[in-house]
Amino acid sequence: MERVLGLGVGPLAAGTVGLLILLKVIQRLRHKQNLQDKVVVITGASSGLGKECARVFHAAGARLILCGRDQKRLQEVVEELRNINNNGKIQTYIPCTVTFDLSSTSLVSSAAKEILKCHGHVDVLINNAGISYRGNILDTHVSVQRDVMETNYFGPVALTQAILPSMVDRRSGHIVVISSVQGKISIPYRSAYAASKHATQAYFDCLRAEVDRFGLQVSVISPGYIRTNLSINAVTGDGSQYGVMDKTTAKGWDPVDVARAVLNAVCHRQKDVVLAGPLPTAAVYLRTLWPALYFRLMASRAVKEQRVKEE
Ligand SMILES: NC(=O)C1=CN([C@@H]2O[C@H](COP(=O)(O)OP(=O)(O)OC[C@H]3O[C@@H](n4cnc5c(N)ncnc54)[C@H](OP(=O)(O)O)[C@@H]3O)[C@@H](O)[C@H]2O)C=CC1
Ligand SMILES: CCCCCCCCCCCCCCCC(=O)OCC(=O)COP(=O)(O)O
Repeated sequence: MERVLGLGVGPLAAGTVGLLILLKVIQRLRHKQNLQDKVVVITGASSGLGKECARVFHAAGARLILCGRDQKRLQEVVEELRNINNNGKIQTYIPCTVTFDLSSTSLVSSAAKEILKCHGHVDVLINNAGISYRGNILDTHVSVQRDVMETNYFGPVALTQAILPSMVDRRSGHIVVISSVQGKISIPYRSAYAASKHATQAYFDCLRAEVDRFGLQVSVISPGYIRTNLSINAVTGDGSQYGVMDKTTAKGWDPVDVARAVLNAVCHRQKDVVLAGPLPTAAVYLRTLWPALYFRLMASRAVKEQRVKEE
């Protein structure tokens, strides 16, 4: 058994691994997408990760369409990008803006028409906008569960479905969604948020399979904590704003690094990317490989967090 076809198993295995790595490198180089002049739509571009995505895609020469609810804040991002001096190395463009609330399906469909009018088509749609939630299920109004779902799930679904036919017609386009590690595992006191992100993961996995035959790409990005205002803007069980910068958020990844990873996912057509440290990544595997232990750990976490709240 030591020898296969006269070769040692060791050298054969090493040769196979080497060949696979070489093929992967060639595949990455061959598929590298250039973003110069590409039309890129970013929702939630007024702050946090969306604003950083605007910076990195702008620097790569993309023609941006920035979306959010607040025209003044979007215009501030446009002014900032307009004033960046890139020494003329890359042709950059002044972004367009489209203002709408993602939680209203009728507003989303008219906004999609406005988006398509800007440059006649969309090359990359980045569904980034979202809201988080803090609360105990026992004290949470069902209307809050629904509201989070409207923004985080039905909003991206409605926008994607409004843009999709034009991508199918052109046989070209890339749809990105910013999910979360919480799209893969649920943690206590995040029911509305984790449910919306799990639904997001499922929908965009289906979409990827269905549009593959038209040559369209779908990337689901699942970050861990990022240093943004997400926790401050989170909604609580009674619908009020949480308003606290959580330690986990404050100690999270730099949004610039996450935005660069999003750009990389688009350039290399990555399908599913988890951007988190070893513990959350291990938790994702544990949930699949040893669910009973994962559920036990989450139950203890729920008790501990409840105790802290009561103190
Ligand atoms: N920060 C983190 O730890 C993590 C964040 N994420 C995800 O990253 C994405 C970006 O969040 P982040 O940058 O962190 O948080 P921010 O709160 O900084 O940004 C959220 C953005 O979403 C927009 N938005 C919120 N609600 C709506 C709505 N109803 N209609 C239109 N736009 C809306 C906001 O724009 P405006 O208020 O101007 O309308 C804002 O630009 C979210 O999907 C989030 O779930 C994922 C993992 C970790
Ligand atoms: C083999 C050993 C495995 C050990 C696993 C231990 C389990 C540890 C649990 C870790 C849970 C990580 C949760 C990460 C959550 C996260 O990163 O969420 C990202 C967000 O979307 C943040 O949103 P939020 O509003 O919750 O701040």
